[in-house]
Amino acid sequence: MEKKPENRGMIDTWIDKHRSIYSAATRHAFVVSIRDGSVDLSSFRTWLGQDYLFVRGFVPFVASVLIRACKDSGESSDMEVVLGGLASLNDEIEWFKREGSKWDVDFSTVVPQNANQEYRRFLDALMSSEVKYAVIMTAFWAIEAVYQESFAHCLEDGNKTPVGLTGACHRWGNDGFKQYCSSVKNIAERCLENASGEVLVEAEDVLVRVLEHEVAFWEMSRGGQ
Ligand SMILES: Cc1ncc(CNC=O)c(N)n1
Repeated sequence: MEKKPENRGMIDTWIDKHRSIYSAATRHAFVVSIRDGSVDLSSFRTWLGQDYLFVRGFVPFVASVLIRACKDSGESSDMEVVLGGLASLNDEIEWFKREGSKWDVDFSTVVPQNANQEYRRFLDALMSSEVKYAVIMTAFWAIEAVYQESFAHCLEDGNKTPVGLTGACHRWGNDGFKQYCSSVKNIAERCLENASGEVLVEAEDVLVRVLEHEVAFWEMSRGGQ
């Protein structure tokens, strides 16, 4: 029997189509500098402070994804996947606090930069009940996948990642987080398979906008602080 061609799914098709922005988000100069050991400490401290604020704002977004997974998904395992993500944000906030003291970053004085505020506003808009579940799941996957891909790169063979920064890389670059991203991707793909043309257009747009926000987010580290 002839084998059916591998069904690649919408997300992989879109990643191919938008490869340059995807690479810009997952192989940003800041991430590459962590991997090759040339990272400067003030960039890392800036990123740490900004990301701590981002993650605090990401919690209500993930909570809203959780509610949608309970109400709109029709698949009981979706809730468990998102709940796992929310639970790990609890550990993550504690991790940030430890890193903050380690690197002498006082989060209470960190002011959110424009890129951070714009990303937060984008997430707030996605929390509207008007936004379709398939679109939310696509955005959620992209947000998590950029960090997974970026930090896993810093742990790949041949890295010269400074020991002090391997904690950050393991947080998002570990296999468990990779598995979790893959579960979120499967949820998104399942929803996209049944989505209307209009929803597909919206999901592709949201995917590209997440990637743009992620690039702008990494860019903040250039300024140092
Ligand atoms: C800007 C940004 N994007 C994605 C993540 C990863 N998700 C949760 O931690 C993150 N921490 N920060």
